[in-house]
Amino acid sequence: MTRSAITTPPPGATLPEPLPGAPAPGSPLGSHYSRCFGCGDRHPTGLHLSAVTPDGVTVTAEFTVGEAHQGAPGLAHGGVLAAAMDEVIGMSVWLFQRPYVTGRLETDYLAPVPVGTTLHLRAWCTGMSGRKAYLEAEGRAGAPDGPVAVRAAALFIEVGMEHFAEHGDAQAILAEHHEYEVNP
Ligand SMILES: CCCCCCCC(=O)SCCNC(=O)CCNC(=O)[C@H](O)C(C)(C)COP(=O)(O)OP(=O)(O)OC[C@H]1O[C@@H](n2cnc3c(N)ncnc32)[C@H](O)[C@@H]1OP(=O)(O)O
Repeated sequence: MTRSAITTPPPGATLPEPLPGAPAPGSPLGSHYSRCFGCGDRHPTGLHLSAVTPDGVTVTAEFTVGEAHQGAPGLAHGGVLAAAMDEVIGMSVWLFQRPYVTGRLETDYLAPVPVGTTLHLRAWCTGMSGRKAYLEAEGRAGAPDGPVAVRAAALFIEVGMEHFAEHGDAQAILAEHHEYEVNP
């Protein structure tokens, strides 16, 4: 991955450990929001990522490129592939049990991805430092050990839940996540 200095962990960054309450290895990770473009089952044309965590700190997921995801005829749109990278990385920071948002996402496109291809995605953390989490992801075409078609490196920034209440739709958060106190 040709990551930049911004997405490279600084000296002293630490690697995450599985947290108490982490999903059991292999168990499916639910959607964080039913209308999310990446993982929501109520999004009509979204990516509908289905994901699991093998170990409580990394995530694997599958995304099948559909008609709604085209850029050039018959090929996945690059922005859609970047969204898949963002989502699988976002699912992996969800395991840290603190809210994060994408600050920076860098993407390498290594091969065109035809409609109908199932991308096997994987995301992992390369370091944590203060509010910053450094992560990478890859998408392999056709099989978990297929050729790498897309790679990404990202910087995610920890925020408070008020970030989503202040800038987003607090009622929708409350409707789907009763465990969060968004208006303390
Ligand atoms: C609930 C489930 C959520 C799932 C999310 C899925 C992933 C997503 O798609 S999130 C949506 C896309 N992302 C966004 O909308 C984020 C928009 N940006 C923001 O809200 C703000 O810029 C935010 C929160 C990232 C940072 O703002 P703020 O909290 O004021 O912190 P700020 O002081 O600016 O930055 C903190 C540190 O991060 C660094 N930083 C922040 N953004 C960047 C960036 N883009 N590039 C490099 N460094 C950055 C700052 O330089 C600073 O570093 P240091 O502490 O060393 O000085």
